Formats: sequence, structure tokens, C-alpha cells
Amino acid sequence: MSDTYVVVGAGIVGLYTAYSLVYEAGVSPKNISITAAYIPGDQSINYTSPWAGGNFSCISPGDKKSLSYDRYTYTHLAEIQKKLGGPSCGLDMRPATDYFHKYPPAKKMESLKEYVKDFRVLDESELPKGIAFGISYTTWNFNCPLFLQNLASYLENLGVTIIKKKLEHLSQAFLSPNTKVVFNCTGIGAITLGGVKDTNVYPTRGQVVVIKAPHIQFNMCLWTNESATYIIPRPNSNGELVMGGFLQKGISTGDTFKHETEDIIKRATSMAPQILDRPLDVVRVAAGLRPSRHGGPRIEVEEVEDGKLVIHNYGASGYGYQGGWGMAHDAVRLLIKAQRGSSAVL
Ligand SMILES: Cc1cc2nc3c(=O)[nH]c(=O)nc-3n(C[C@H](O)[C@H](O)[C@H](O)COP(=O)(O)OP(=O)(O)OC[C@H]3O[C@@H](n4cnc5c(N)ncnc54)[C@H](O)[C@@H]3O)c2cc1C
Repeated sequence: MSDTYVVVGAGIVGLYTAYSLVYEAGVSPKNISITAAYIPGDQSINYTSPWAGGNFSCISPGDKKSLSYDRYTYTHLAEIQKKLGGPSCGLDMRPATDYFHKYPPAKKMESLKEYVKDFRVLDESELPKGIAFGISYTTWNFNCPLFLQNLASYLENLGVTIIKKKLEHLSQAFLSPNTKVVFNCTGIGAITLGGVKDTNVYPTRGQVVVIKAPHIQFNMCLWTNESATYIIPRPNSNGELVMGGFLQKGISTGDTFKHETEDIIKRATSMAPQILDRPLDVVRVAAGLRPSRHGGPRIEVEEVEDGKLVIHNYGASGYGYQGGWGMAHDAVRLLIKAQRGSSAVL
């Protein structure tokens, strides 16, 4: 029955969750439906995943759970890349440098050092003026819209059903009497969806400028108290470079602004002047809303009736690609635990 396990949400978190259900919980793809208001290929300010940069960087917090989400995702992504046919799926590795105005949490650096490829703390002599700390490493880069489409097609080819449908209430996700488990992966939708209406969730708006710059094949980020400036090359995109950005808490407009575009171009090109080795060719400007949550992501099981379960998995903020598979792994572990008879909150 395709609706035994229902994943609400076809963003990166919902797709990672469906993938984990198949490969970690051993659920037959034919028993899984993904239902979502927006699916890969759609664009909406209420659908964050297509707007992400996206890469694995130092954006996520340094608490134990976030570190584990990042670690799990980074160390497992090669498996998805292989299953989806290699780097042309929109997932590949590139060099990265992160600069910090202030020292980042030591625990985070210690954790990254353990598993991130080519991790190196930069010598003081390598740091630009005004920078307190820097690291270089090899990271994962996503061509987000392409990767989403490829992951969704991969799941469909396995036998997962994708249904485009907006829900007013989470109870509608119990598509039939056969539905036993619903995964709530609604991102920013968790603010308004009946049965959830999580007041801890809030948007963190970002604006990005996408340019054609095939000569830039490295990531760079500059983290200060006031801003995050980053450049992210998109694999298999004919040389697109995403430049950002903004982290505007509580702002929910999908509009884009000329003064923000100019500010991003100024910050990104002074951080990486090599961008201007070719004339600036702006392809598009876009905005998206990171699904942030006070207290971090909600990964929690709820028994609704007669042993039927809802497993919440949302609140990935600015790190759904780089940590979302770790979140999905924990959500699916909750299912496995509950099915063994001991429901719990991780
Ligand atoms: C500018 C920008 C840059 C970013 N860069 C990075 C980066 O470099 N690396 C990184 O890891 N992350 C990055 N992020 C963050 C990343 O995009 C998010 O963490 C991620 O996309 C969240 O995915 P999600 O699946 O939780 O939410 P979404 O992608 O929003 O998906 C939610 C899904 O739930 C569905 N849904 C919601 N409500 C309902 C309802 N009522 N009925 C039916 N369906 C519903 C939606 O239709 C959608 O399918 C960036 C974000 C932005 C905005």
C-alpha cells in the first residue's frame, strides 16, 4: 500500500527522510507516499529548498545534535551521489575556505577536524586583515534545484509515490485507513499547518545573486557578527556561482531588493576579487526563507491514535542540505525504536 508511510513535504528534508525510510528502516518504496503542496520543479517563497546556495559550511550551530546531523550527512553523501549516477546529479566536492572575525566554537572545529576532508587551520600569515581565524577543507556542493529533482526522480523510480496536495491539517496526511506513520517535514509550513502551528518556527530570509562565473570553482565564506558573505559554485550548472547573503530573522518577504543585490556584489567581490577577472554576468536574483526554530529542529514522535504515529522532522534553518540527512536518520531511528515498542524523543 503506497500510503502506509506518508512523508509530508518534498523539500530536501522530506526527500532525505523518504530515502532513509527505504535504506535505513528497510521500508518498501511501494509503501511510501510523499505528499506536498510544492514538489521539485515548483518555485514558491513557501518552498525553501530550491533557493539554497547550497553547500556544507560552518553555518550550523555548535551544539551536540547539530554537530551529529552535519557529521552524518557529510560522511554519507557519497552514497547518494553514487546512487544518483555520480557528480552530474548536482552533488560534488569543491575546495572551501571559511574566515571568521571572531573565534568559532572550539567544539565545532574539533568535530569538523575529525571527519571533514583536507581540514586545515590557516596560519596567521594566511589570514586577510581583520580576520581572527580561518580554515580550509574540501566540502560538498549542491546544485539545489537539480539535486532535488534527481533525488525525487530516483525515489519515484524505486516505487515511491509523489502526490501534489496542500494540507490544511496534519490529520489529512493519514491518506487512508492503511496509513500508519506520518513524517511531518513541512519546513516553514509548520508555522501555519493545522495540528502543528509551531510558534517556535520563524523565517530567516536570505537573498542571493546568481552569476555566470565558470572560473570560480571554490567556496569561500566570511562570518562576522553582522553578516555572512559567501560564494558557492553550483556543480553541473554551466558555471553558475551563488553569491550571498543575508540572515534576516523574522523577515518573510519573497521580494528581492536592489540595494541588497548591490551589497552582496560588493561584499562577495571584495572577499574574492577573482570573481571580477571576467565581466559580472548576473543570471538571477532570488530570496528564500530558512525554516528556523527556537530550540533547534524538532525531531519528535507523537502517538496520535491506536498506535498511529506522527514523527516531526522540521526546523533545518540554514543547514537542511548539509545536516538534513542526519535529521532524517534520527527521525527514522525514532520510528524503528517506536516499532520495537519504546517510543522516545531523541
Ligand atoms: C538563501 C538561502 C541559502 C541557503 N543555503 C544553504 C546551504 O548552502 N546549505 C544548506 O545546507 N542549507 C542552505 N539553506 C537552507 C535550506 O535551504 C533549508 O534548510 C532547507 O531547504 C529546508 O528544507 P525543508 O525540506 O525543511 O523545507 P522546504 O524546502 O520548504 O520544504 C517543505 C515542504 O513541505 C511542504 N509543505 C509545507 N506545508 C504544507 C502543507 N500545509 N501541505 C502540504 N505540503 C506542505 C512544502 O510544499 C514543501 O514541499 C539556504 C536557504 C536559503 C533561503
